[in-house]
Amino acid sequence: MDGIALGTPPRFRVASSCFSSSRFRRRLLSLDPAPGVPMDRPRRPCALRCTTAEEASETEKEYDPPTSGGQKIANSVEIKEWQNGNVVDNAASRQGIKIRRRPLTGPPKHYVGPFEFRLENEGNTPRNILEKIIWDKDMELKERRPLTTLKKALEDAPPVRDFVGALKASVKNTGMPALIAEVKKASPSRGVLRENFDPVKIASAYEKFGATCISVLTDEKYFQGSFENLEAIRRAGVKCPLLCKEFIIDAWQIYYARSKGADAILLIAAVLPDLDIKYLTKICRLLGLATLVEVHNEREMDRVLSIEGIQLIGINNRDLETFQVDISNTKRLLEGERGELIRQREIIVVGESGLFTPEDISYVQDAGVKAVLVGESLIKQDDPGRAISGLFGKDISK
Ligand SMILES: O=P(O)(O)OC[C@@H](O)[C@@H](O)c1c[nH]c2ccccc12
Repeated sequence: MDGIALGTPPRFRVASSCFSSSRFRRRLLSLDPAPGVPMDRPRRPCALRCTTAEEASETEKEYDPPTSGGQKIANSVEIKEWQNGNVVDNAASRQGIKIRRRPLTGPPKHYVGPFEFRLENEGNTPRNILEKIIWDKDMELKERRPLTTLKKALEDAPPVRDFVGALKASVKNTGMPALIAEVKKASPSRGVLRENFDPVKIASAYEKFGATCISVLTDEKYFQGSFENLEAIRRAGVKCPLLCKEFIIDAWQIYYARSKGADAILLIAAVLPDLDIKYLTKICRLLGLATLVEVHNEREMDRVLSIEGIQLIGINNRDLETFQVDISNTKRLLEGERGELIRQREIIVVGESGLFTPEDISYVQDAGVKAVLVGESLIKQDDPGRAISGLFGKDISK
């Protein structure tokens, strides 16, 4: 691990002007959850990283340990680390997370005569694409609108639909894995997947031809997606519950996704330490949203299984750091005790990425998944809706 990036407490880095005061923090803390959702005040959003040491200690005074459904979600040592911004520095590396948060400053400046330049080194240059996406996301969030402007949008947001319930009902009715079909224009590994891209038309076609839920990429820079696409699909009256496919590193993004009509949120275990997953899951619960927690390897799976109350786990067959795809990953992670625990707890597992044929679907179904998340193999076809029958080997629209 690299000393420079890890040595800079992320809580002190992510703060933007709109998040920089404790007054602002209190404004966020007083936001009401969605109608019908029990009011439970978020206390210490991971997003609201302190900007100064005074703020950190002030926060301590007003802070109670985060709880989840009456359960404490952290012990006192974890809370201290979290408050002090040491989560990414210490806890994350202990948890095997290789993705570092963006260092506060760029490369150090050097001067030669009238010239100024910065030296790139391992500590201040992203080491892989996932790390680059996360660092860029961090910059992007600095330009976010203040949360207060979201309050009205949240009140006006369309009601949340039951994402997990829809998946369960579909499995029960069809005996097949439920389909979460993805509205995805491009990806860093595959480039542009579809030139002629009409998100509403594609989502409507997915719904018509049997998708249970729809995933909408909202990252602009790497996936050419947008929150406008999410909103447009919701506004167009598509009934399938919608997953907001975003690189979430901040509670603000969850509120924003809800304001645009999301019903579920993705959290990526390769990026988020346990306590952030717990905290962000809690925010989702407050807003009535489902959380799909994505894992890629055994270690991430074990971390997520150690978190109470997780209902939905996605196994990504694509390694987001290397882009390698291997669908046997799903099988491997569901073998033995892990699979047993998942069955006992009735956790819904979603097989994600790299699924192209009816054989692929049967393979992950036999491994134990109850839903599949599919983008490329549908979106690349002339008619992405009709392509669903090809993927499943039969018409699943009835
Ligand atoms: O297009 P594919 O190979 O069918 O994959 C879909 C989906 O699993 C993939 O887009 C995805 C899974 N997890 C992610 C996290 C971020 C961005 C994208 C993803």
